[in-house]
Amino acid sequence: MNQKTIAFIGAGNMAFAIIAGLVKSGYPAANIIACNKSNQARCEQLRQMGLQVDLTNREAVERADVVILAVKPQMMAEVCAEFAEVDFADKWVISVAAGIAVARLEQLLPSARNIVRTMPNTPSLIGEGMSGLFAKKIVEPTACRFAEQLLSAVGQCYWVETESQLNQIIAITGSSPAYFFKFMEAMQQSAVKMGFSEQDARVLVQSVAIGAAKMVAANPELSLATLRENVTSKGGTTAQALAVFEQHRLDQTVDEAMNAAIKRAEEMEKSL
Ligand SMILES: NC(=O)C1=CN([C@@H]2O[C@H](COP(=O)(O)OP(=O)(O)OC[C@H]3O[C@@H](n4cnc5c(N)ncnc54)[C@H](O)[C@@H]3O)[C@@H](O)[C@H]2O)C=CC1
Ligand SMILES: O=C(O)[C@@H]1CCC=N1
Repeated sequence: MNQKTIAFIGAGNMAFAIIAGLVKSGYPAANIIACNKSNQARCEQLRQMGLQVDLTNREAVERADVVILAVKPQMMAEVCAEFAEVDFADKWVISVAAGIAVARLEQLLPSARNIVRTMPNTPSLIGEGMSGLFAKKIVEPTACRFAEQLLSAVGQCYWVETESQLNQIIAITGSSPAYFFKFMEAMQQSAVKMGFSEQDARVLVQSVAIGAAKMVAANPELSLATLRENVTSKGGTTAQALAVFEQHRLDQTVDEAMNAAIKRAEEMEKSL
């Protein structure tokens, strides 16, 4: 796997998380090319890590065995137009873009035969990623294995059977780190209102988030409901807090939020 030259087209938040995780896992930085128009500071950071950062998108793609499309979905058509004369027949394409269907990528890169669509997440940066993967049946198994190895270097992988499930994965694992950050932000703000410093509030909130997540992972035999109940003394403080969530229909809010993410992914698939 380490012998392949990988070109990242776009090296923003998501691609950087994968690149940093890959390099940390031992992938030779010299075999990774990153193209990140308009963000020179990031290019410099990647150069310091040993990546090649001075090629144009087209040069990078021509040299690469594996092309990772990691620009914003709205940029995808414009970026792929630069590759109109590149033969993708022997290259593997991995897209991380939300809302760009394989059929659309096939239109944009007509010579590409092996396209794997993925949905990683930013915890990949620290090796704690969770990525969904989808490929049509015609894609070479070696290309699928490569995509899986690549994303396994930065976390866990989950293959979906149908492409529409990848939009559900966006809601469940792609966008969702932001849900947890939002929840922690709200807790931090509340602690600050009580008089704690922002820094102390952050330390308190993040330690409980880490502790709670580790308890979930360490106790697979316990349901999430049981873990919650174990904190909730009858007539006590937690019950009062949870009652407020219940009153504001937290479960329904979360469900609506996740479905809104899916709906947006579907809209993007139709419009981009
Ligand atoms: N941020 C996240 O948590 C996740 C993002 N994604 C997907 O990853 C893709 C990138 O998202 P982010 O990294 O968040 O965005 P970003 O804005 O941080 O990164 C995009 C990068 O592309 C570069 N760029 C723009 N035009 C370019 C061009 N013509 N050629 C080369 N590079 C160019 C920009 O300089 C920027 O650094 C999107 O398609 C998104 O759907 C997928 C999963 C999670
Ligand atoms: O917000 C987005 O559209 C991207 C995809 C999942 C996370 N970030």
